[in-house]
This record gives sequence, C-alpha cells and structure tokens, in this order.
Amino acid sequence: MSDSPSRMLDADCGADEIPVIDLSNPNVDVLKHQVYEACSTWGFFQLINHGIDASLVASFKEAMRDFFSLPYETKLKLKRNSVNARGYFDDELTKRRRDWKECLDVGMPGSGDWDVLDGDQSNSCLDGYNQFPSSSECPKFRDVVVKYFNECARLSDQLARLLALSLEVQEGSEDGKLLDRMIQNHTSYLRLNFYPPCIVDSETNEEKSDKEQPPPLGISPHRDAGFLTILLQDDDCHSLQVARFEDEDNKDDNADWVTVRPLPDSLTINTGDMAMIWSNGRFRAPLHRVLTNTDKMRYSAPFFYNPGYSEFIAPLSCRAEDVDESVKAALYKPCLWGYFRALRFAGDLTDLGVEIQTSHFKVDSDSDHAEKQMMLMEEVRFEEPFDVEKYREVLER
Ligand SMILES: O=C(O)CCC(=O)C(=O)O
Ligand SMILES: [Fe+2]
Repeated sequence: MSDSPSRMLDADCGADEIPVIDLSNPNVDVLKHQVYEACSTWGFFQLINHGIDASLVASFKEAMRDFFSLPYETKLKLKRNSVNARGYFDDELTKRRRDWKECLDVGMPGSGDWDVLDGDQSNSCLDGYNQFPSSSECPKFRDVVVKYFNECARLSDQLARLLALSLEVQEGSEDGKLLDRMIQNHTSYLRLNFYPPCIVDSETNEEKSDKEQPPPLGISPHRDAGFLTILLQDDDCHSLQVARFEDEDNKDDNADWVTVRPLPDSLTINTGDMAMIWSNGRFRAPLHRVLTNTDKMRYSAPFFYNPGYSEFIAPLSCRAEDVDESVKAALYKPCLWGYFRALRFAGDLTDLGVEIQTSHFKVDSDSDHAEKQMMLMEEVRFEEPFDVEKYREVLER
C-alpha cells in the first residue's frame, strides 16, 4: 500500500512537521506550551538537550550491536516465555502479525535494586525477571544497559512532570501525586530492537510467496500502552512512521504515514495509552509503525515508562480554565495498569481474544474489562510472574 517509492517520498517530506523541543530552555511557560501542542496533536516530539550523556548513549548503542551479534543459540538461552515477559525474542506478534525484528526486554527489577541477582526470588514481578547474557558472552553489557535504563527513568520523571504542568496539574495536588507514585513504583522496561534487512524477493522470500500476504513490517501499526516512551532511534535507517492524527482503534488502513527522522543527538518522545486516559483524551496515544529496509539494519531502543502495577489510571479531576466543555466530563473509566499490561502481554503470546485497547475503558463502551480488572485484582499477585494459563478461565469468562 504505502511502501512504494513515491509514497516513501511523501512520507519523508512530512518529517519536519514533527515538533522539536529543547529541554534546556529555561522558559517553563514556553516548554509547557510546546509539550501541550506536541502531545495533543502528533503525540510525538523530538527532544534535544535532554541531559543524557552522549558518551553513555554511544556505549549503549555499541552494547546493543554486541548483543545482537551474539550467536543465535546464546540469545535463545535468554528466550522469554509464557511466564516470563522479559528476555530475548524474535517472534513478536503485533496485532497478530509477526514483526521483522529481534528484541531484548529488560525491566525494572521487582526488588527495585539492580544489585540483587537477576533471578533472585525478590526480583520477580508481573512481567517476570531479567535475563542478561553473561559477562563473558557480552562484557560490560549489563552495566551499560542498567546505567542507560536509570537515566531514562530519571528523564521520564522530568518529562511526566512537564506533561502534568502543561495540563495545569499542580505539584502536590491529588492529581500530581500520581507522578510521585510513578517514580517510586514504576514498572518500566527498556526494549532493545534489531531489525535485520528484509530482502523482498518474490522467488525466494517465503513471506512474499503468498500473494495474499501484505509485505512484512518491522512493527505493525500500534500504540504504546504505557505513560510515555523515550525512543532512541537509529541515525542511519529512518523507518519509524507515525499516522497523522488517526484516532480510533483499527483505523490504520488508510492512515497518512509520516516518517519521524531523528535529529542528531535527539531522543524521540511519544505519549502512550495511559497518558491518554490520564489527560482525558487531550494527549494522544499515536498510532505508529516501523517499515522494513532492504539493505540497512536498524537498531532502536524504546524505554516504556509505566506506572506501578496496582495503579488505577483515571482522568484528571482538575481542569485547565480554557478547557472545552466537552472534555470536562471523564471520558474513561479508571484502568488498572497491571491488568492492561498483563492482557497486552498475554495477547502477544497467546490466542487470547482481541487485544485490549483504551477504547474498552471509555465510559460509553460496552466492554466488561473495567469489571474484569476488579475480579482479577482479587486473584493476581503483582509480585509473581503473570501466568496466562492460570487465569485463562477468568479472562475468557
Ligand atoms: O523501532 C522504533 O523506532 C520503534 C519501536 C516501537 O515503536 C516499539 O517497540 O514500540
Ligand atoms: Fe511503539
């Protein structure tokens, strides 16, 4: 559909529309305004002067390359599974379609302490526990990844506070306390992505041999589930695209795709489903995808800043003076992050129904997720890896 050369050109021409925000700007009013504009239109912006040290970013990029160059069998020893969402995988489904990529997910340890052994009981949580290559297989890898992870968490807190300010949420107010709890209890994870070149040859490529199949994508269109994402993009292979102001679920077929070309030394920021609920729909959770490339490799790393598992994300109670009457009433029911996350993960790995979406939490939705999350909350322990099979009966009820 949109992968023809002329379409690519169109997409590239639109790239400069994505807002750029300079975090070192001392004028907070300007920053607030820019953030509000970006999050309520594209849901994407490029952040410059973000404060993460350039040498750390360079070491982290090198660590990613080292990891994905390991022998396949070494990576497979770290394979994630139905009771551990963290680790290596190359078989992710997005909207039930297999992505053209390899990944390693590393998340906040259950103990909150990176000095505790990764497999220690106290490190287990709903998402499982971390799996790293050994220091002989990939020297310095864990150190560098943990340093970069912690910097992303710090920056996420700073950005979340800026997002809150842009919605006129006061520090210390009931609404503002979410941010204090979020930095204390966040369940964020860092995903390392490697997209190998994808050779499209109708004779040899299995994916293409079925003429009914659309060409593969690096990642099919999706929205990030968490609060916000800090994405480190590839300097050379620009294949991330965002849909122009596309709002409803599953309306991606005719989207107008715009390439997000990273500025040098920038980070790409986007808001996710939880920020959309929290802002009562004023911020967007933008639809985005990654194309394949026939000759370039792409490395990228999104850091998904996520609330605590037991946090209910609900629309803000405070309202800015200038807010339109139509958004004063809450548009969403409260959404339990641990439930949303568990179902997304379960959907990635199993045949469990339709993927959970924020639209299921709209006040006028007839979905029963808001009730089911209360049932599940009674039974699920967030300190234990989520076992899909154990709760299948409740989830399918
Ligand atoms: O590779 C990218 O640039 C984007 C990755 C992404 O959207 C994701 O992993 O959710
Ligand atoms: Fe994404």
